[in-house]
Amino acid sequence: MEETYTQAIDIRQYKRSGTHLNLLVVSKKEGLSEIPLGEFHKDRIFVGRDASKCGIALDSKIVSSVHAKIKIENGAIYFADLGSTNGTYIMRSGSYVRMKENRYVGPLKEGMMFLLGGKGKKINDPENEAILFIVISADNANSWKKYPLFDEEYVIGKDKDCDIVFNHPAVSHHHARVYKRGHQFFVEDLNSTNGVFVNGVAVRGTKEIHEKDTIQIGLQLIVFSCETLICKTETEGIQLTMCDLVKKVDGGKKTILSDVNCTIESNEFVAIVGGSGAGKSTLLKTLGGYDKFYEGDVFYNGISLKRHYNVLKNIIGYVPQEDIVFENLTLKKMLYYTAKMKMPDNTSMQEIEDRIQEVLRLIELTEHQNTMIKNLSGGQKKRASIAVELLADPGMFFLDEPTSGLDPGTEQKLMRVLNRLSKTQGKTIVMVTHTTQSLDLCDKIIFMGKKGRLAFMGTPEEAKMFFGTESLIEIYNLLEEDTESWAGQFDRFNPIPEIPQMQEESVEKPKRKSAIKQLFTLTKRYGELVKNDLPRLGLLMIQPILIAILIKVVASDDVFDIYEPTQQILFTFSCSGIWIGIFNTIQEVCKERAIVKREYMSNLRLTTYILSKYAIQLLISLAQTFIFVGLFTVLMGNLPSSGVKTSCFAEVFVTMWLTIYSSSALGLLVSSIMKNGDRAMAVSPFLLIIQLLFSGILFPLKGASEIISYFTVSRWSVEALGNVVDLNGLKHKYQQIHYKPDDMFLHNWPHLSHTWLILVAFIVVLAVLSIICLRNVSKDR
Ligand SMILES: Nc1ncnc2c1ncn2[C@@H]1O[C@H](COP(=O)(O)OP(=O)(O)OP(=O)(O)O)[C@@H](O)[C@H]1O
Repeated sequence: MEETYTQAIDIRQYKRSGTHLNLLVVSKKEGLSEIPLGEFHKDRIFVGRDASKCGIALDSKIVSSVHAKIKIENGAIYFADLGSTNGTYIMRSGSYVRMKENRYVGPLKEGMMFLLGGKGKKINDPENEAILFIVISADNANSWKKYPLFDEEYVIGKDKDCDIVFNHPAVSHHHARVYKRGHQFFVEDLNSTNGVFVNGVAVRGTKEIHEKDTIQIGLQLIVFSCETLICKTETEGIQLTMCDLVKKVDGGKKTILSDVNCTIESNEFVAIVGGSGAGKSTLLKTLGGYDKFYEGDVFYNGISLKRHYNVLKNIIGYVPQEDIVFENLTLKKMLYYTAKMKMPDNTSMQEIEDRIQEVLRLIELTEHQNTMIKNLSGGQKKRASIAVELLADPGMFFLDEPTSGLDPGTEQKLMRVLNRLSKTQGKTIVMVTHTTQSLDLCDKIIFMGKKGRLAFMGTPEEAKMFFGTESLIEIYNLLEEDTESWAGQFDRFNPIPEIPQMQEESVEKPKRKSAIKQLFTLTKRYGELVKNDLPRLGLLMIQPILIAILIKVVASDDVFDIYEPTQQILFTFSCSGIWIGIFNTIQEVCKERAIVKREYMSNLRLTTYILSKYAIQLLISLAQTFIFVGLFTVLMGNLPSSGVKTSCFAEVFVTMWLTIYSSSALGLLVSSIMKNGDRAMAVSPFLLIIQLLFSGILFPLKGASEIISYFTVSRWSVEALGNVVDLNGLKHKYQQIHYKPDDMFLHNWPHLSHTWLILVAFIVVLAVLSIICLRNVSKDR
């Protein structure tokens, strides 16, 4: 910081770079004025009270005579406090944080804010007021609007009839109102979905606002100053601040994130790199709210992720390592169902179609929209997963190794797409990657070292300078050798300790989308997935056909006349139904667990998800029962003419349907617990053996075995079937022996309805247990 006031002027480089930034100076005394930095034709501009020394002179006693300096270097602009008496504050995550003396901050970007003189000091005294600088783009100055609040009030929202319109999914139709009463100013949350924040603190109802407060609505930051609301009308990205992030595992013995502190500016495209096991994915999961068990906090434009996850999740896009698309849907259908899930309930079909087409265009997959996802290439599937997350237009976008498994050309193409999204779509993008080839497309790189230590953050060029090497690959080796000393050096170099002020607790419950509509969408989606997987659907329907034929082959002619063969057939019926049901569902949840997790972290209700499975399985099990019982009846010639109350066919049908459906419910429970299909399949023989052992046919049920049998489907299924065909009323094979009627098979309506009710209760209880167990999906690694 030794430069003199007469430093040589070299604006050519700055002009060449195309960086055109203006300063919007906000002063209560002077009003709002714009300073075009490009017209100074200097590469050092001093800021202060003394007009003879400073290019930008400010009329406030709280500002030092030479307070701060602007430096233009290599086309980038930096800002530093020059040891001023009252300090310079930078807006960090909704709060003003004091800058260190003589430390440059930059490169400056549109939307950055600096307060000269300190917040809270004599705010109402015009002679001593702090002056606010907002960095705005000279190329796009009209995108900043000023709304004077003299006698006006402004309704802010997405609807066209609002006074200030922010067209973003995170903004409600009528989101907030700002108004003046007497000499005071207030902001009111109009029952918005995602809330209103003043200086990073959630507003409940109405809150008074003061000079230079910030109001956050969706992704938009509004500054209140000079009785005016100042905001950018276009959507801005999110600034992300990490504060003292620590993650320990194995009962606190192992640290996998160590004191991570840094800030990612809005609209930056940032790569997290480092050796294997350095904690890259752990950091990404923490930043995206995917992992909630950590110390420290993450702030999105000043809003705490820990406290306000339910609000912030609507502006987070997260693409995990696994693809989060269904193989058996076309790309367009996949996007359609996701849009139905994520976009507001009152979004029209045309709006959904427009958004889908826009997203397809952004990720360059328009021509593949009608292709089944299973037929897309690896790179296209990755982009399809990105498209799914882009639908809700998230301001913050996380990707875990999106380039893994891609060839260098496809990888570079994807990196270009991401770079463009961050610059043209107002998104802040953070990704974990192992690639080193396309890192130059990133604005910044975060290098993680051993034990989750942040060793460096900066541009690719700065990284090479910091580590003293031309090769980014070499940095991996340097970190492997000595993470600690690099991390220590970086901590000293890191310009500002970015710790937002503590904010009050708040546990707001965001309004969720209609459960009925979600159930309808999920059921339609699941139905389409089943319909599109014809080989599997065929297998599900062929099973009852084959089993019915095989049972007919082994059935003797005296079935339904003689006790023993009838009992064997009924037992076989029950076991077949149980197997058919379990097979229907045992992989249905675990095979899509990565998608369930992602959707659950967003806005999926597990109840509607499980009920959608139940709805489609109801139809499948009805069809299977019809095939099974119908075909068996035809092959046998007939069933006994009467059941307990109606026809034997009808009652066998209901019993078999309840058997298959409750077994499907059992399969769904196992599928909700297991993390992958192989493990679930490995459990299925065990489930079946329990059913065989405790059905009451192979072994008599006494004591403990009887109690266990109460919890099996087979016992109630066999009991109901024996009841329907009046097993006790049939002749025995060996008539000389006296047989006592079995209480299990009493042939009467109360008994039959009782067993049916128990099977129905099974279905309900298994649904509840599935929902409870599936909650663990949020803890999946
Ligand atoms: N829940 C956990 N329990 C125990 N160890 C864990 C847990 N989660 C992560 N780890 C360990 O923490 C370290 C960091 O894991 P992480 O997946 O973040 O690494 P990474 O940098 O993404 O690695 P890679 O590049 O190989 O994917 C690893 O050693 C991993 O084994």
